[in-house]
Amino acid sequence: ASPSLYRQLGGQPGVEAIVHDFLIRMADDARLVGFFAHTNIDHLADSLGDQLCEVSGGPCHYQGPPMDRVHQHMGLTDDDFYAMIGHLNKALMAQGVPAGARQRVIGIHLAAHEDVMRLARPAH
Ligand code: HEM
Repeated sequence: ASPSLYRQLGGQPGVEAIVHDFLIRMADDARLVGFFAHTNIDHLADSLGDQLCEVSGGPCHYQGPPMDRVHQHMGLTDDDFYAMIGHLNKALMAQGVPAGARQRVIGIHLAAHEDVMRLARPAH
């Protein structure tokens, strides 16, 4: 990631607006909102903002647990994962992020697929 991706997201105010828009879309999705029933959403917004800032080359550092631990035992399917990606994509569009920057952010998140999902899948 280069500083210019962070700039194209609108810097810190842009990152915060994208996270806010994204979380509203997640909350409006009846299939996904239940995963967040016991989540402190303000803390989540802060963590997601730090992470998006960091991976886009901004001056932040995500301090939470590793992605496999965070999502361990949630019972997430690949469909849940890609539904989340869809909401992120819509949030980036709604916030006016240029297409090239949007595709880079989506690519970064797609690349995290195995990290996020490794311990997250439903027990069988
Ligand atoms: C690329 C995909 C994903 C990334 C990068 C990601 C990132 C994160 C981050 C940074 C946190 C905050 C961790 C903390 O500060 O403790 C988090 C928490 C969480 N994520 Fe994800 N996530 C992804 C996919 C998903 C999906 C698909 C779902 C479910 C639909 C999900 C559900 C949750 C929930 C419920 C929490 C809150 C956990 C808690 O309350 O402790 N995540 N995620």
